[in-house]
Amino acid sequence: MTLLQVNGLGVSLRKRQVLSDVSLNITKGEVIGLIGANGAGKTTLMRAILGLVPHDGHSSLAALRPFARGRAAAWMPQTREIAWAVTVETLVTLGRTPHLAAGQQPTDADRAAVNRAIDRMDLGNLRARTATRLSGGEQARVLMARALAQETPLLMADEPIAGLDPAHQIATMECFTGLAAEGRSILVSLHDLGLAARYCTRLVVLAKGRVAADGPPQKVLTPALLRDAFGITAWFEQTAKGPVFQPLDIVT
Ligand SMILES: Nc1ncnc2c1ncn2[C@@H]1O[C@H](COP(=O)(O)OP(=O)(O)OP(=O)(O)O)[C@@H](O)[C@H]1O
Repeated sequence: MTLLQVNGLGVSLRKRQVLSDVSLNITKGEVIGLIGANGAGKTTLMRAILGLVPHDGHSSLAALRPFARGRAAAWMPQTREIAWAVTVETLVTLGRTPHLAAGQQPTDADRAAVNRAIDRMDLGNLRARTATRLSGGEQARVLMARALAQETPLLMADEPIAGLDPAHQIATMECFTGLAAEGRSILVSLHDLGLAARYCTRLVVLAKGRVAADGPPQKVLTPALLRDAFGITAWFEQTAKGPVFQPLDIVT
């Protein structure tokens, strides 16, 4: 089952072509790492897919009406501003908004979804705290939980593990694996290629606004791709403890 179809997507910002001819299909049960150097176009691609940036070409999500889009995909943006001094639980409950009619109070099913999201992001001991008074990493987990509470077929997250401690980075990636096992899919931008190699079923590499590679990590993270798209060399082996990827040197 296709959760997202993108064909020939292009974006110009201030008359500069930032994305060109991006095509991408996402089906059920995938953890897709969107990777690429700074400025490659990852954020712009996800925003265009969601219809938040004017674009050429087609995105099946952007084509939906806003209410339907909120039930089809959840979005955790890179910017992590929390504007309101509300509790963690209240903020996570906002993730249920696309499932509620205007003025409708959350039902037991909504509260259960909120509890699942709070558990998945290990926020049980923070649920009554004021979200604006949490650390940066804690706030990131709260915003991730809000997106998880939406319980959409597709979850899109822009660098959700940046700033998390190692245990919570691993837990978040394991959470994505668990969601994929339930038939949901995740499109996640990442700079940590080690975690991308271990947890993503598929990597989409952007370079200069184009898809430079798309496939399983072991097929994508070749020496040539790492040189051309990232300007690095790396050590990448399948080990008894799973795939291990370590960036080594800058290629000049
Ligand atoms: N509002 C804007 N106006 C003009 N150019 C922009 C705007 N936003 C982003 N860009 C440019 O578009 C390109 C892609 O930016 P984007 O934020 O999508 O990259 P990214 O791959 O997400 O980078 P990073 O890894 O640093 O977050 C960059 O060259 C950036 O300078």
